[in-house]
Amino acid sequence: MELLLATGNRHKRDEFQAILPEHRIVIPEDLGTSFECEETGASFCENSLIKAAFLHARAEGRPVIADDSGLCVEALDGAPGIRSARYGEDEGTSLSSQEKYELLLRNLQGKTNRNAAFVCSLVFYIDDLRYFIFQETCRGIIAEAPRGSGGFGYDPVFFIPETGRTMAELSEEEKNRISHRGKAGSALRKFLQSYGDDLGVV
Ligand SMILES: O=c1nc[nH]c2c1ncn2[C@H]1C[C@H](O)[C@@H](COP(=O)(O)OP(=O)(O)OP(=O)(O)O)O1
Ligand SMILES: [Mg+2]
Repeated sequence: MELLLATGNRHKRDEFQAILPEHRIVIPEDLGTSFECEETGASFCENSLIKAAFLHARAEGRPVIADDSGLCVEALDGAPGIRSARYGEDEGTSLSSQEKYELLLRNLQGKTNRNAAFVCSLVFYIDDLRYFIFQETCRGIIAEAPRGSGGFGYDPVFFIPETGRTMAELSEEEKNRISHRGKAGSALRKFLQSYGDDLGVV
């Protein structure tokens, strides 16, 4: 089915398109509109619901999916967490992805515990009373220096010991197999395969 994804981030669309190949992933930008929604929730899950409800209200009640994700670092008490996209920014200033991960590396200087997890909260939203949330993680450690040019965001500094590489050094396929988004998206895919017909929306 066609799934409207409530995001302004094209990387998320491209990843979900590969993770959910039998569905067509469409973002507001594909329809000629922008997507700007304030993320006022206190958790990934609240923010994914806020984004989904926001787009659902503008999409004639069609089912919508939304992703709220981020990087939680143990030595920083879970920061940047739900603020990952705004890390180091205050009102009126904006930082590039590179500036954000460089700030993260500075904030971790001298810390021995570099354990971290990417988190993805993915909601399949039918209406305000019916939705299904899939929340997954991908564990890794924050590298000493960036490596690789694939992916987006914090990928160059997220090292996955099992692969011996950073997320930005993996192919798209490899990333989607192990990432927080890949795991949450695959769970949604299986859910739609086995339960989709019963929802009355597929
Ligand atoms: O696979 C990933 N690889 C690297 N970095 C990632 C990943 N997944 C999330 N991240 C980081 C990027 C951003 O700093 C934040 C997401 O913030 P988040 O608000 O969910 O997304 P966003 O603002 O880019 O787009 P939107 O809210 O329109 O969906 O976490
Ligand atoms: Mg955002």
